[in-house]
Amino acid sequence: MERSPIRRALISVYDKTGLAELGRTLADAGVAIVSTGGSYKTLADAGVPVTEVADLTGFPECLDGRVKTLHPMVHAGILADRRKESHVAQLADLGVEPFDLVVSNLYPFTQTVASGAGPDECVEQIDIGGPSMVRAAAKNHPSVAIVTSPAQYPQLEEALVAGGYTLEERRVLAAQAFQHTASYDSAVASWLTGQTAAADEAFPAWLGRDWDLVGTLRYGENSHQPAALYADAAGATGITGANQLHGKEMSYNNYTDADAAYRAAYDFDQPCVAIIKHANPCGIAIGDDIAQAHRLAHACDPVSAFGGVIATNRPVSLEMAQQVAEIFTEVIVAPGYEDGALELLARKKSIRILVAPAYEHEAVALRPISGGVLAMAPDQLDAPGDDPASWTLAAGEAVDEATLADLDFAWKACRAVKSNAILLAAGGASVGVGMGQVNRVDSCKLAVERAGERAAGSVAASDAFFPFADGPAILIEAGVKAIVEPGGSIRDDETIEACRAAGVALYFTGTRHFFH
Ligand SMILES: NC(=O)c1ncn([C@@H]2O[C@H](COP(=O)(O)O)[C@@H](O)[C@H]2O)c1NC=O
Repeated sequence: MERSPIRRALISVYDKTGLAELGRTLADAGVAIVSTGGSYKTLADAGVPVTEVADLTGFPECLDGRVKTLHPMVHAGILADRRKESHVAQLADLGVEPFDLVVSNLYPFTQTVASGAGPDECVEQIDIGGPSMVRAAAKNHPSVAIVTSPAQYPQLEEALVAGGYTLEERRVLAAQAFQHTASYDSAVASWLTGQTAAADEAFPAWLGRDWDLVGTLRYGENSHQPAALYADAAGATGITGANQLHGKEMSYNNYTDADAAYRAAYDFDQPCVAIIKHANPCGIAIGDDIAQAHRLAHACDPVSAFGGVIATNRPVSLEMAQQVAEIFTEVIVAPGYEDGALELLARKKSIRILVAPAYEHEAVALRPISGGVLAMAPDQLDAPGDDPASWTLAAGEAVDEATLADLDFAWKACRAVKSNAILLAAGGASVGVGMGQVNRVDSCKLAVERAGERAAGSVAASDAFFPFADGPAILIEAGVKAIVEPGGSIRDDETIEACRAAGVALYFTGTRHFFH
């Protein structure tokens, strides 16, 4: 492919990493360099021959740098389409020399906002001349190459040796440049939208999000579905930003299950382990330590835990690692691994071992639907109704402390279960989970069946109210001693009466935890 020689470059960079070295390489290759104040100084101090942009424009940089490169001597030089004789002729008439290369990176707007700077300072860091040059050069990529990051300097140096960039390379650079300015403008627009929103406005008039490709995945939910992972361009956090220490490549389903497990484990302050299959817990438990929590979570449903995804909210201890090593596990995600735990787990070739910082709920949870996206506040810790002290005893005698603690656990744990959710618990651990059924009776049947003998003396949580007393009847029949649910059905009386008659304590939380 044909390469276009680089004879003249415009350099205007905020981030001066590698600038002096790049300048020397360009100058050694015979490239004439024009540069703005600070960049000029870095280059000149390094002994690189360079012309200051003010000498080119005949106009001083002014207004605290708000106007430096915004001048026809600069922009005509960038924007002339050199495939057109008329453009080349006009440049000659106007005495403008064309640029073959623009190197520019922008004022650190997002970093300034993140630093807590005041509005005036943030506004001052909205780069105007930089994006103008970048966009101009990117538009004119048939004639000009645009470089927007020091990470692209090695490629630039290779291109210089090879005799310039190819058109194809310039097109890729142009796409990257427009991604860069779009992302930059999105950050500015989001910030300004937030600044102008009314104090009580929970949802902004405009949502700007941009995503960078992390990589393609082997396939999506099924092998015929191509798939990829993107990270928030503002920085990869959560499972997306987790560090994989060992094991096979993460699959699409591994990511969704690891995310569900991670969220569930961090719903508790105590050491907690969640074991997830197909986005639902097949076991979740808290314990005095993480190994105990794992034993309890695994015991809930050992059959389903085979090939599961495990998350913890504490570093994995050697004891827990020894337990996990006995069980076929797809993924384990934890905030860390104690001495020897990682080595032990890594003896299994296939297990994917991830380390991720503490789970942080997004301020707004987004879910795409056809033609749009739903936004809501996440169902976080400290939701109303989470504190057992706020519950209403609707039937039976008030329970003892240990039973109340189990109800508390069951209530929090059931929000990790897809609706309709019924979760039976005992001793800080799920013992039977009925999930994802389209009626609550079937969820009760499933939970009781999974719990088997352990249903007797356990407690039950229901993510939403019982519309009829048929579900509670199944729980009572199985020997459940206390139930927590939101209440609020027009037939609450029937459930209350069933519990009262059976001597089962019934608590109402007043809040539900649907999860789809
Ligand atoms: N206003 C302008 O004409 C202008 N032209 C270039 N800049 C920016 O000035 C910075 C480089 O300035 P210096 O070389 O003086 O350190 C770059 O981030 C570049 O994007 C400008 N500044 C902001 O808008």
